[in-house]
Amino acid sequence: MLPPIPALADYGLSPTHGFLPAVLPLTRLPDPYYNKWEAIAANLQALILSRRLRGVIDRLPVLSTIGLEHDAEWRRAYSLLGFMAHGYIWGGDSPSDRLPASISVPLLQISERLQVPPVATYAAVCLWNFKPLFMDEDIDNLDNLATLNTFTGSLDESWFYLISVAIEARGGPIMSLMLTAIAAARHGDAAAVTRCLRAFAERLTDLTTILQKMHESCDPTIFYNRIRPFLAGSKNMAEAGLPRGVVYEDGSGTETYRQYSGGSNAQSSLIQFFDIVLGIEHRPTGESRGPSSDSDKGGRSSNRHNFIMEMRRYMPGQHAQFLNDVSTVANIREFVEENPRDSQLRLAYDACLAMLSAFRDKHIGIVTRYIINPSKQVRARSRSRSPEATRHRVNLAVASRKNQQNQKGTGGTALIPFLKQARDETGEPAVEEWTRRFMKRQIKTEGKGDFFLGKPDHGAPLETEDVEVKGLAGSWTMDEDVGGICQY
Ligand code: HEM
Repeated sequence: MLPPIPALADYGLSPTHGFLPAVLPLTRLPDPYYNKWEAIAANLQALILSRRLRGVIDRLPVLSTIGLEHDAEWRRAYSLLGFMAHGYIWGGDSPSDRLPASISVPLLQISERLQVPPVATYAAVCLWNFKPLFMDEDIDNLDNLATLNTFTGSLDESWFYLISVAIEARGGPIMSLMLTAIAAARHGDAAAVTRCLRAFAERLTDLTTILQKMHESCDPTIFYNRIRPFLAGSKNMAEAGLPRGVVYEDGSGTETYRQYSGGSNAQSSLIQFFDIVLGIEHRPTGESRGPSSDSDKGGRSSNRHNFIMEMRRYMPGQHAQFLNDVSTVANIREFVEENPRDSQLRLAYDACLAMLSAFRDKHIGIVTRYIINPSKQVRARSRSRSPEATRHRVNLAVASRKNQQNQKGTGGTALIPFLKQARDETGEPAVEEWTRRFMKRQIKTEGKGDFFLGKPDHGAPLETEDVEVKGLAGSWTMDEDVGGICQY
Protein backbone atom coordinates (compact mmCIF):
# COMPACT_ATOMS: atom_id res chain seq x y z
CA MET A 1 0.00 0.00 0.00
CA LEU A 2 1.18 3.51 -0.81
CA PRO A 3 2.08 5.73 2.14
CA PRO A 4 -0.46 8.51 2.78
CA ILE A 5 0.24 11.92 1.25
CA PRO A 6 1.28 14.22 4.11
CA ALA A 7 -1.30 16.80 5.23
CA LEU A 8 0.16 20.25 5.91
CA ALA A 9 -1.85 20.74 9.08
CA ASP A 10 -0.26 17.66 10.68
CA TYR A 11 3.10 19.45 10.59
CA GLY A 12 1.84 22.87 11.69
CA LEU A 13 2.25 24.14 8.11
CA SER A 14 0.07 26.71 6.45
CA PRO A 15 -1.44 26.26 2.97
CA THR A 16 -0.96 29.96 2.26
CA HIS A 17 2.29 30.78 4.07
CA GLY A 18 4.11 27.46 3.82
CA PHE A 19 6.91 27.21 6.37
CA LEU A 20 6.19 30.66 7.81
CA PRO A 21 3.98 30.28 10.86
CA ALA A 22 0.23 30.35 10.27
CA VAL A 23 -0.01 32.62 13.36
CA LEU A 24 2.13 35.71 12.77
CA PRO A 25 5.28 35.96 14.93
CA LEU A 26 4.62 37.75 18.22
CA THR A 27 6.17 41.20 18.49
CA ARG A 28 6.66 40.66 22.25
CA LEU A 29 6.17 37.95 24.82
CA PRO A 30 2.86 38.62 26.62
CA ASP A 31 4.05 37.57 30.10
CA PRO A 32 5.85 40.55 31.77
CA TYR A 33 8.07 37.97 33.48
CA TYR A 34 10.09 38.03 30.24
CA ASN A 35 10.46 41.81 30.10
CA LYS A 36 14.20 41.53 30.70
CA TRP A 37 14.67 39.43 27.56
CA GLU A 38 12.53 41.83 25.58
CA ALA A 39 14.47 44.82 26.90
CA ILE A 40 17.82 43.30 25.89
CA ALA A 41 16.57 42.38 22.43
CA ALA A 42 15.08 45.86 21.96
CA ASN A 43 18.46 47.42 22.81
CA LEU A 44 20.68 44.81 21.21
CA GLN A 45 22.47 47.16 18.81
CA ALA A 46 23.25 49.73 21.48
CA LEU A 47 24.43 47.06 23.90
CA ILE A 48 26.70 45.51 21.29
CA LEU A 49 28.04 48.89 20.19
CA SER A 50 28.81 49.98 23.74
CA ARG A 51 30.35 46.55 24.52
CA ARG A 52 27.89 46.19 27.43
CA LEU A 53 25.89 43.21 26.19
CA ARG A 54 28.04 40.56 27.85
CA GLY A 55 27.95 42.29 31.22
CA VAL A 56 24.17 42.69 31.07
CA ILE A 57 23.64 39.05 30.11
CA ASP A 58 26.10 37.86 32.78
CA ARG A 59 23.92 39.60 35.39
CA LEU A 60 20.63 38.36 33.94
CA PRO A 61 18.78 35.79 36.10
CA VAL A 62 18.03 32.35 34.65
CA LEU A 63 14.38 32.66 33.64
CA SER A 64 12.12 29.63 33.59
CA THR A 65 10.24 28.58 30.46
CA ILE A 66 7.12 27.98 32.53
CA GLY A 67 5.54 31.25 31.40
CA LEU A 68 5.62 30.26 27.73
CA GLU A 69 2.22 28.99 26.63
CA HIS A 70 1.36 28.94 22.95
CA ASP A 71 3.72 27.82 20.17
CA ALA A 72 4.07 31.41 19.01
CA GLU A 73 5.48 32.31 22.44
CA TRP A 74 8.03 29.50 22.29
CA ARG A 75 9.04 30.65 18.82
CA ARG A 76 9.42 34.26 19.93
CA ALA A 77 11.52 33.16 22.93
CA TYR A 78 13.72 31.03 20.66
CA SER A 79 14.29 33.93 18.29
CA LEU A 80 15.07 36.38 21.13
CA LEU A 81 17.54 34.03 22.79
CA GLY A 82 19.12 33.14 19.45
CA PHE A 83 19.88 36.82 18.83
CA MET A 84 21.12 37.28 22.38
CA ALA A 85 23.34 34.17 22.19
CA HIS A 86 25.02 35.17 18.93
CA GLY A 87 25.32 38.78 20.12
CA TYR A 88 27.03 37.48 23.25
CA ILE A 89 29.41 35.15 21.41
CA TRP A 90 30.40 37.47 18.55
CA GLY A 91 29.74 40.94 19.99
CA GLY A 92 33.21 41.64 21.43
CA ASP A 93 36.79 42.10 20.25
CA SER A 94 37.17 38.34 20.40
CA PRO A 95 34.45 35.68 20.53
CA SER A 96 33.27 34.19 23.80
CA ASP A 97 33.56 30.41 24.00
CA ARG A 98 31.03 30.23 26.84
CA LEU A 99 27.37 31.09 26.98
CA PRO A 100 26.14 31.93 30.47
CA ALA A 101 23.32 29.95 32.07
CA SER A 102 20.92 32.91 31.75
CA ILE A 103 20.85 32.20 28.01
CA SER A 104 21.90 28.60 27.66
CA VAL A 105 19.48 27.04 30.17
CA PRO A 106 16.25 28.43 28.65
CA LEU A 107 17.62 28.23 25.11
CA LEU A 108 18.40 24.53 25.45
CA GLN A 109 14.92 23.83 26.83
CA ILE A 110 13.19 25.83 24.11
CA SER A 111 15.31 24.25 21.37
CA GLU A 112 14.42 20.82 22.62
CA ARG A 113 10.74 21.60 22.55
CA LEU A 114 10.88 23.12 19.03
CA GLN A 115 13.41 20.52 17.84
CA VAL A 116 15.92 23.03 16.57
CA PRO A 117 19.59 23.54 17.51
CA PRO A 118 20.22 26.19 20.21
CA VAL A 119 21.58 28.77 17.77
CA ALA A 120 20.33 31.58 15.55
CA THR A 121 19.07 29.37 12.74
CA TYR A 122 17.19 30.48 9.63
CA ALA A 123 14.00 29.90 11.62
CA ALA A 124 15.16 32.29 14.39
CA VAL A 125 16.22 35.13 12.11
CA CYS A 126 13.83 34.77 9.16
CA LEU A 127 10.84 32.48 9.58
CA TRP A 128 9.91 33.68 13.07
CA ASN A 129 11.26 37.21 12.94
CA PHE A 130 9.01 39.38 10.78
CA LYS A 131 5.82 41.39 10.89
CA PRO A 132 3.56 42.84 8.23
CA LEU A 133 3.38 46.62 8.17
CA PHE A 134 -0.31 46.52 7.30
CA MET A 135 -2.39 43.60 8.47
CA ASP A 136 -4.71 43.73 5.47
CA GLU A 137 -1.86 43.38 2.95
CA ASP A 138 0.02 40.25 1.89
CA ILE A 139 3.32 39.18 3.39
CA ASP A 140 4.76 38.03 0.07
CA ASN A 141 5.31 41.67 -0.76
CA LEU A 142 8.55 43.25 0.45
CA ASP A 143 6.81 46.62 0.75
CA ASN A 144 4.71 45.22 3.55
CA LEU A 145 7.40 43.54 5.66
CA ALA A 146 9.56 44.54 8.61
CA THR A 147 11.89 42.58 10.88
CA LEU A 148 11.37 42.24 14.63
CA ASN A 149 15.01 41.81 15.69
CA THR A 150 18.40 42.51 14.13
CA PHE A 151 21.99 42.56 15.41
CA THR A 152 22.97 45.76 13.68
CA GLY A 153 19.79 47.79 13.29
CA SER A 154 20.76 48.28 9.64
CA LEU A 155 18.35 48.29 6.73
CA ASP A 156 20.77 45.95 5.00
CA GLU A 157 20.32 43.29 7.68
CA SER A 158 16.53 43.63 7.70
CA TRP A 159 16.48 43.41 3.92
CA PHE A 160 18.65 40.28 3.94
CA TYR A 161 16.14 38.51 6.22
CA LEU A 162 13.04 39.91 4.55
CA ILE A 163 14.02 38.73 1.07
CA SER A 164 13.83 35.21 2.49
CA VAL A 165 10.52 35.89 4.22
CA ALA A 166 9.00 37.14 0.97
CA ILE A 167 10.38 34.10 -0.89
CA GLU A 168 8.90 31.76 1.74
CA ALA A 169 5.55 33.55 1.58
CA ARG A 170 5.34 33.65 -2.20
CA GLY A 171 6.56 30.06 -2.45
CA GLY A 172 4.30 28.74 0.33
CA PRO A 173 1.26 27.90 -1.84
CA ILE A 174 3.48 25.66 -4.00
CA MET A 175 3.33 23.04 -1.26
CA SER A 176 -0.43 22.41 -1.52
CA LEU A 177 -0.16 22.64 -5.27
CA MET A 178 2.46 19.94 -5.50
CA LEU A 179 0.82 17.67 -2.92
CA THR A 180 -2.22 17.87 -5.18
CA ALA A 181 0.03 16.97 -8.12
CA ILE A 182 1.33 13.91 -6.25
CA ALA A 183 -2.26 12.76 -5.63
CA ALA A 184 -3.15 13.40 -9.28
CA ALA A 185 -0.13 11.37 -10.44
CA ARG A 186 -1.32 8.48 -8.28
CA HIS A 187 -4.61 8.59 -10.18
CA GLY A 188 -2.89 8.90 -13.57
CA ASP A 189 -4.38 12.37 -14.12
CA ALA A 190 -1.68 13.84 -16.37
CA ALA A 191 -3.67 16.98 -17.19
CA ALA A 192 -3.91 17.91 -13.50
CA VAL A 193 -0.20 17.21 -12.91
CA THR A 194 0.65 19.41 -15.90
CA ARG A 195 -1.52 22.24 -14.58
CA CYS A 196 0.19 22.09 -11.18
CA LEU A 197 3.67 22.00 -12.70
CA ARG A 198 2.90 25.01 -14.89
CA ALA A 199 1.72 27.03 -11.89
CA PHE A 200 4.81 25.88 -9.96
CA ALA A 201 7.16 27.04 -12.75
CA GLU A 202 5.48 30.44 -12.87
CA ARG A 203 5.83 30.93 -9.15
CA LEU A 204 9.48 29.91 -9.28
CA THR A 205 10.16 32.83 -11.60
CA ASP A 206 8.57 35.13 -9.00
CA LEU A 207 10.99 33.75 -6.41
CA THR A 208 13.98 34.54 -8.60
CA THR A 209 12.67 38.07 -9.10
CA ILE A 210 12.44 38.49 -5.32
CA LEU A 211 15.93 37.01 -4.83
CA GLN A 212 17.40 39.52 -7.26
CA LYS A 213 15.99 42.34 -5.16
CA MET A 214 18.72 41.51 -2.60
CA HIS A 215 20.94 43.90 -4.54
CA GLU A 216 18.56 46.82 -3.99
CA SER A 217 19.04 47.34 -0.27
CA CYS A 218 21.70 45.01 1.10
CA ASP A 219 25.21 46.30 0.61
CA PRO A 220 27.81 43.51 0.13
CA THR A 221 30.45 45.21 2.28
CA ILE A 222 28.01 45.68 5.14
CA PHE A 223 26.75 42.15 4.72
CA TYR A 224 30.23 40.64 4.76
CA ASN A 225 31.80 42.71 7.50
CA ARG A 226 28.90 43.57 9.79
CA ILE A 227 26.03 41.11 9.38
CA ARG A 228 27.55 37.75 8.50
CA PRO A 229 29.92 37.69 11.51
CA PHE A 230 26.93 37.61 13.88
CA LEU A 231 25.34 34.66 12.10
CA ALA A 232 28.46 32.52 12.41
CA GLY A 233 28.29 29.19 14.15
CA SER A 234 30.84 27.46 16.35
CA LYS A 235 31.88 24.62 14.05
CA ASN A 236 35.29 24.87 12.33
CA MET A 237 35.74 28.30 13.84
CA ALA A 238 39.33 28.01 15.05
CA GLU A 239 40.47 30.78 12.69
CA ALA A 240 37.74 33.03 14.01
CA GLY A 241 38.73 32.38 17.64
CA LEU A 242 36.62 29.40 18.71
CA PRO A 243 38.98 26.42 18.43
CA ARG A 244 36.79 24.06 20.44
CA GLY A 245 33.33 25.55 19.99
CA VAL A 246 31.14 26.97 22.77
CA VAL A 247 30.27 25.76 26.26
CA TYR A 248 26.59 26.14 27.11
CA GLU A 249 26.81 26.67 30.85
CA ASP A 250 24.09 25.07 32.95
CA GLY A 251 25.66 25.33 36.38
CA SER A 252 26.42 21.60 36.53
CA GLY A 253 30.14 22.06 35.98
CA THR A 254 30.14 19.04 33.65
CA GLU A 255 29.37 20.91 30.44
CA THR A 256 31.41 20.16 27.33
CA TYR A 257 32.14 22.15 24.20
CA ARG A 258 29.43 22.10 21.56
CA GLN A 259 29.80 22.95 17.88
CA TYR A 260 27.03 24.14 15.58
CA SER A 261 26.79 25.51 12.07
CA GLY A 262 25.78 29.13 11.68
CA GLY A 263 22.44 30.46 10.45
CA SER A 264 22.05 30.09 6.71
CA ASN A 265 19.35 30.20 4.05
CA ALA A 266 20.55 26.69 3.21
CA GLN A 267 18.30 25.81 6.16
CA SER A 268 15.23 26.81 4.15
CA SER A 269 12.85 23.86 3.97
CA LEU A 270 11.08 25.41 0.99
CA ILE A 271 13.99 25.01 -1.42
CA GLN A 272 14.52 21.43 -0.23
CA PHE A 273 10.81 20.77 -0.75
CA PHE A 274 11.21 21.83 -4.38
CA ASP A 275 14.10 19.42 -4.86
CA ILE A 276 12.24 16.53 -3.27
CA VAL A 277 9.00 17.03 -5.11
CA LEU A 278 10.77 17.31 -8.48
CA GLY A 279 12.94 14.25 -7.78
CA ILE A 280 16.23 16.22 -7.81
CA GLU A 281 19.09 14.46 -6.06
CA HIS A 282 22.08 16.12 -4.43
CA ARG A 283 25.23 14.10 -4.09
CA PRO A 284 28.09 14.83 -1.72
CA THR A 285 30.14 17.63 -3.26
CA GLY A 286 32.57 16.52 -5.92
CA GLU A 287 30.74 13.28 -6.63
CA SER A 288 29.52 13.15 -10.19
CA ARG A 289 26.67 11.12 -11.57
CA GLY A 290 28.22 7.89 -12.80
CA PRO A 291 27.08 4.43 -13.75
CA SER A 292 28.05 3.09 -10.34
CA SER A 293 26.54 5.85 -8.23
CA ASP A 294 23.83 4.96 -5.73
CA SER A 295 21.40 7.31 -7.37
CA ASP A 296 21.28 5.30 -10.54
CA LYS A 297 20.26 2.20 -8.70
CA GLY A 298 16.92 3.39 -7.59
CA GLY A 299 18.31 5.04 -4.45
CA ARG A 300 16.91 8.36 -5.50
CA SER A 301 16.41 9.88 -2.13
CA SER A 302 19.76 8.61 -0.95
CA ASN A 303 20.40 9.67 2.59
CA ARG A 304 24.16 9.71 2.17
CA HIS A 305 25.78 12.40 4.20
CA ASN A 306 26.07 15.75 2.47
CA PHE A 307 25.74 19.40 3.35
CA ILE A 308 22.19 19.81 2.12
CA MET A 309 21.05 16.82 4.18
CA GLU A 310 23.02 18.13 7.17
CA MET A 311 21.08 21.41 6.98
CA ARG A 312 17.86 19.50 7.60
CA ARG A 313 19.02 19.13 11.21
CA TYR A 314 18.86 22.91 11.49
CA MET A 315 15.22 23.13 10.46
CA PRO A 316 12.36 23.07 12.97
CA GLY A 317 11.65 19.42 13.75
CA GLN A 318 8.20 19.36 12.17
CA HIS A 319 9.49 20.93 8.95
CA ALA A 320 12.29 18.37 8.64
CA GLN A 321 9.79 15.57 9.34
CA PHE A 322 7.51 16.91 6.63
CA LEU A 323 10.38 16.83 4.12
CA ASN A 324 11.25 13.27 5.09
CA ASP A 325 7.63 12.20 4.68
CA VAL A 326 7.21 13.97 1.34
CA SER A 327 10.28 12.13 0.03
CA THR A 328 8.49 8.84 0.62
CA VAL A 329 5.61 9.85 -1.67
CA ALA A 330 7.33 12.04 -4.29
CA ASN A 331 6.36 10.52 -7.64
CA ILE A 332 6.34 13.35 -10.17
CA ARG A 333 9.66 12.54 -11.80
CA GLU A 334 8.67 8.88 -12.27
CA PHE A 335 5.26 9.92 -13.57
CA VAL A 336 6.84 12.18 -16.18
CA GLU A 337 9.30 9.47 -17.19
CA GLU A 338 6.46 6.95 -17.48
CA ASN A 339 4.55 9.26 -19.86
CA PRO A 340 7.09 9.87 -22.63
CA ARG A 341 4.46 10.81 -25.20
CA ASP A 342 2.83 13.56 -23.15
CA SER A 343 4.76 16.55 -24.44
CA GLN A 344 2.78 19.10 -22.37
CA LEU A 345 3.60 17.24 -19.19
CA ARG A 346 7.27 16.91 -20.11
CA LEU A 347 7.50 20.57 -21.01
CA ALA A 348 5.89 21.66 -17.74
CA TYR A 349 8.23 19.42 -15.71
CA ASP A 350 11.32 20.66 -17.52
CA ALA A 351 10.17 24.27 -17.07
CA CYS A 352 10.21 23.76 -13.29
CA LEU A 353 13.74 22.37 -13.43
CA ALA A 354 14.88 25.24 -15.65
CA MET A 355 13.33 27.86 -13.34
CA LEU A 356 14.83 26.30 -10.20
CA SER A 357 18.18 26.07 -11.93
CA ALA A 358 17.88 29.76 -12.87
CA PHE A 359 17.12 30.57 -9.21
CA ARG A 360 20.30 28.76 -8.15
CA ASP A 361 22.23 30.54 -10.90
CA LYS A 362 21.21 33.94 -9.56
CA HIS A 363 22.04 32.75 -6.06
CA ILE A 364 25.58 31.89 -7.16
CA GLY A 365 25.91 35.44 -8.46
CA ILE A 366 24.77 36.71 -5.05
CA VAL A 367 27.25 34.53 -3.15
CA THR A 368 30.03 35.75 -5.43
CA ARG A 369 29.12 39.37 -4.82
CA TYR A 370 28.37 39.10 -1.10
CA ILE A 371 30.99 36.57 0.05
CA ILE A 372 33.66 35.68 -2.51
CA ASN A 373 34.50 39.20 -3.67
CA PRO A 374 34.59 40.85 -0.22
CA SER A 375 36.63 37.98 1.20
CA LYS A 376 39.21 38.56 -1.54
CA GLN A 377 39.32 42.23 -0.59
CA VAL A 378 39.80 41.40 3.10
CA ARG A 379 42.67 39.07 2.28
CA ALA A 380 44.28 41.61 -0.01
CA ARG A 381 44.05 44.19 2.78
CA SER A 382 45.33 41.86 5.48
CA ARG A 383 48.38 40.98 3.34
CA SER A 384 49.31 44.63 3.13
CA ARG A 385 48.83 45.25 6.88
CA SER A 386 51.27 44.59 9.67
CA PRO A 387 50.39 41.72 12.06
CA GLU A 388 50.11 44.28 14.90
CA ALA A 389 47.37 46.11 13.05
CA THR A 390 45.18 43.02 12.80
CA ARG A 391 46.08 41.35 16.09
CA HIS A 392 43.62 43.10 18.36
CA ARG A 393 40.44 41.89 16.68
CA VAL A 394 39.49 38.27 16.01
CA ASN A 395 36.20 37.43 14.42
CA LEU A 396 34.65 36.02 11.33
CA ALA A 397 35.18 39.07 9.14
CA VAL A 398 38.96 38.82 9.45
CA ALA A 399 39.08 35.04 9.59
CA SER A 400 39.40 34.22 5.89
CA ARG A 401 43.03 33.45 5.57
CA LYS A 402 45.32 30.65 4.54
CA ASN A 403 44.50 27.31 6.13
CA GLN A 404 46.93 26.14 8.71
CA GLN A 405 48.28 22.64 8.30
CA ASN A 406 46.37 21.35 11.32
CA GLN A 407 43.04 22.64 10.05
CA LYS A 408 43.08 20.74 6.83
CA GLY A 409 39.80 19.07 6.23
CA THR A 410 37.73 21.44 8.33
CA GLY A 411 36.66 23.54 5.40
CA GLY A 412 37.87 21.30 2.61
CA THR A 413 35.05 21.87 0.15
CA ALA A 414 35.04 24.73 -2.29
CA LEU A 415 32.03 27.02 -1.99
CA ILE A 416 31.29 27.90 -5.60
CA PRO A 417 31.79 24.34 -6.91
CA PHE A 418 29.38 23.16 -4.22
CA LEU A 419 26.74 25.65 -5.32
CA LYS A 420 27.36 24.97 -9.00
CA GLN A 421 27.00 21.27 -8.41
CA ALA A 422 23.67 21.84 -6.64
CA ARG A 423 22.54 23.91 -9.62
CA ASP A 424 23.73 21.38 -12.19
CA GLU A 425 22.04 18.54 -10.31
CA THR A 426 18.82 20.55 -10.57
CA GLY A 427 18.92 20.18 -14.35
CA GLU A 428 19.86 16.51 -14.42
CA PRO A 429 16.36 14.97 -14.41
CA ALA A 430 15.29 17.06 -17.45
CA VAL A 431 13.45 14.83 -19.88
CA GLU A 432 13.77 16.83 -23.09
CA GLU A 433 17.13 16.89 -24.83
CA TRP A 434 16.46 20.50 -25.74
CA THR A 435 15.98 21.56 -22.10
CA ARG A 436 19.22 19.90 -21.10
CA ARG A 437 21.06 21.74 -23.87
CA PHE A 438 19.37 25.01 -22.91
CA MET A 439 20.41 24.69 -19.28
CA LYS A 440 24.01 24.00 -20.29
CA ARG A 441 23.97 27.15 -22.44
CA GLN A 442 22.60 29.17 -19.55
CA ILE A 443 25.32 27.84 -17.28
CA LYS A 444 28.11 28.71 -19.73
CA THR A 445 27.13 32.36 -19.80
CA GLU A 446 26.60 32.66 -16.06
CA GLY A 447 28.22 35.63 -14.40
CA LYS A 448 28.67 37.46 -17.68
CA GLY A 449 26.22 40.18 -18.51
CA ASP A 450 25.16 40.27 -14.88
CA PHE A 451 25.12 43.92 -13.98
CA PHE A 452 25.80 43.28 -10.32
CA LEU A 453 28.85 41.10 -10.83
CA GLY A 454 30.54 43.67 -13.03
CA LYS A 455 33.30 42.88 -15.50
CA PRO A 456 35.66 39.97 -14.99
CA ASP A 457 38.77 41.13 -13.14
CA HIS A 458 41.50 40.14 -15.59
CA GLY A 459 44.17 41.95 -13.63
CA ALA A 460 43.57 40.07 -10.37
CA PRO A 461 46.10 37.38 -9.49
CA LEU A 462 44.79 33.86 -9.90
CA GLU A 463 43.91 32.26 -6.57
CA THR A 464 45.44 28.84 -6.31
CA GLU A 465 46.29 28.68 -2.63
CA ASP A 466 44.27 26.70 -0.12
CA VAL A 467 42.34 29.56 1.36
CA GLU A 468 39.39 29.13 3.67
CA VAL A 469 36.24 31.23 3.38
CA LYS A 470 33.45 31.19 5.92
CA GLY A 471 30.09 30.96 4.22
CA LEU A 472 27.06 31.19 6.47
CA ALA A 473 26.56 27.70 7.80
CA GLY A 474 29.75 26.23 6.44
CA SER A 475 33.48 26.76 6.00
CA TRP A 476 34.67 26.40 2.45
CA THR A 477 37.83 26.74 0.42
CA MET A 478 38.06 29.51 -2.14
CA ASP A 479 39.60 27.50 -4.94
CA GLU A 480 36.91 27.46 -7.57
CA ASP A 481 38.14 24.30 -9.26
CA VAL A 482 38.39 22.06 -6.24
CA GLY A 483 35.54 19.79 -5.29
CA GLY A 484 35.68 16.92 -2.83
CA ILE A 485 33.57 15.35 -0.18
CA CYS A 486 31.78 18.11 1.64
CA GLN A 487 33.40 18.99 4.94
CA TYR A 488 32.52 21.99 7.00
C1 HEM B 1 23.14 37.92 0.59
C2 HEM B 1 22.39 36.84 0.38
C3 HEM B 1 22.88 35.42 0.45
C4 HEM B 1 24.14 34.95 0.66
C5 HEM B 1 25.43 35.73 0.86
C6 HEM B 1 24.05 33.51 0.66
C7 HEM B 1 25.13 32.67 0.87
C8 HEM B 1 25.06 31.30 0.87
C9 HEM B 1 26.16 30.42 1.18
C10 HEM B 1 27.54 30.87 1.60
C11 HEM B 1 25.73 29.16 1.04
C12 HEM B 1 26.55 27.89 1.29
C13 HEM B 1 26.15 27.29 2.61
C14 HEM B 1 26.62 28.13 3.80
O1 HEM B 1 27.81 28.32 4.04
O2 HEM B 1 25.72 28.58 4.50
C15 HEM B 1 24.35 29.23 0.65
C16 HEM B 1 23.56 28.14 0.39
C17 HEM B 1 22.23 28.20 0.10
N1 HEM B 1 21.46 29.35 0.05
FE1 HEM B 1 22.13 31.23 0.15
N2 HEM B 1 22.75 33.14 0.42
C18 HEM B 1 22.01 34.28 0.31
C19 HEM B 1 20.64 34.34 0.11
C20 HEM B 1 19.83 33.25 -0.04
C21 HEM B 1 18.39 33.32 -0.18
C22 HEM B 1 17.55 34.59 -0.12
C23 HEM B 1 17.95 32.04 -0.32
C24 HEM B 1 16.54 31.56 -0.49
C25 HEM B 1 15.70 31.52 0.52
C26 HEM B 1 19.11 31.18 -0.28
C27 HEM B 1 19.08 29.81 -0.36
C28 HEM B 1 20.17 28.98 -0.24
C29 HEM B 1 20.11 27.54 -0.37
C30 HEM B 1 18.86 26.72 -0.65
C31 HEM B 1 21.40 27.06 -0.17
C32 HEM B 1 21.87 25.59 -0.23
C33 HEM B 1 22.49 25.30 -1.58
C34 HEM B 1 21.45 25.01 -2.63
O3 HEM B 1 20.46 24.33 -2.32
O4 HEM B 1 21.66 25.44 -3.79
N3 HEM B 1 20.23 31.95 -0.10
N4 HEM B 1 23.97 30.53 0.54
